[in-house]
Amino acid sequence: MAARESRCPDESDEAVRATCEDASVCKRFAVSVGYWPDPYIQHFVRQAKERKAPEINRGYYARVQAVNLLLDAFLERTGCNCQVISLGAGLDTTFWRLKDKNRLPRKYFEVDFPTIVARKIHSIKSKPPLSKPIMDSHSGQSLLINSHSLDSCRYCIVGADLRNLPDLEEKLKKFNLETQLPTVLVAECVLVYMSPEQSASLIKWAACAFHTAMIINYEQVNMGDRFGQIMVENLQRRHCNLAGVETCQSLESQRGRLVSNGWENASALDMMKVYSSLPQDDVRRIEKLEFLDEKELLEQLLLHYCVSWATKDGQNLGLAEISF
Ligand SMILES: C[S@@+](CC[C@H](N)C(=O)[O-])C[C@H]1O[C@@H](n2cnc3c(N)ncnc32)[C@H](O)[C@@H]1O
Repeated sequence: MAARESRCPDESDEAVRATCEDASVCKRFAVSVGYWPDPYIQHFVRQAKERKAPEINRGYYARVQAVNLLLDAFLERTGCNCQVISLGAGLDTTFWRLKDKNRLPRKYFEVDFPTIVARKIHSIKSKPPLSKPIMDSHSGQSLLINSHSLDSCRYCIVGADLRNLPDLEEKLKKFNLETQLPTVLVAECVLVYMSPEQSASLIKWAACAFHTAMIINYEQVNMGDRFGQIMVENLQRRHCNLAGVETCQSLESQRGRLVSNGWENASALDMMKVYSSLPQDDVRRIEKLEFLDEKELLEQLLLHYCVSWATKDGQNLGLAEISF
């Protein structure tokens, strides 16, 4: 504990930044086995050096499907007349998925640390399969692109620290964020890297900034038990501090954070429950991809992650009905 506290913020932020590579390498591996299609992820990260265990692949499958399902439901309710803000987007490829499905929101924003953003922009600039969809969805004025931000009509990526809200808001507004438009904020494995106070402020800022909005959060839960402790220790060994672990104690603490910071109709489900609520024909398909020896390990993993979401429905779009 003492060693963790004495570590300088830059060093722990660097370990947090490294998690984006890990997440995308795991996703790329699962994609290569056939869990879900994603022709874009190969342009952002290398193939994994070693196979990932089947329970890890199934866990990523459930994570990606869960977030996509809620996000797609929001796009449907708003007829895509909305904005998406991906908080701590890392090397996520959702913008490209939505472009292919003809389901782009009015504008898709991504935020991450400036070094991650610079890396992502470099990949976009140097790989036509990534840049073409951005160019194709762009019209009018010339596109802004430099090493730390890219702004086009439909896609924008900004380098910012999510713990510095005035700076975040200023940057998003500079790139034409419209607070009157229905907006969905997605945080996939991000809030846990901030202190409970910092994530609460971010969540509250989002609830105050938009009249009609949804927040989707995927991250750890049930972290107070032995399995949770081991997860924390494993990350600490890699110098990665789960500063927000306190809010990941239970589904109630996850839901409570949303409700006490300005959101309505909050829900939280562990991934075990989500997994059994996903379209079961596709679940049966993926379960045939690899033999799973360790069923209990998968169950333990799924019980230690959750998705929580909440809405604010100023325009009466029926957002409260969005569920699995
Ligand atoms: C585990 S990765 C997840 C990336 C992506 N959401 C996904 O699921 O593939 C966490 C991401 O959050 C970003 N992140 C964490 N804390 C942040 C902060 N304070 N400001 C900006 N980005 C942050 C990291 O840089 C990293 O890209």
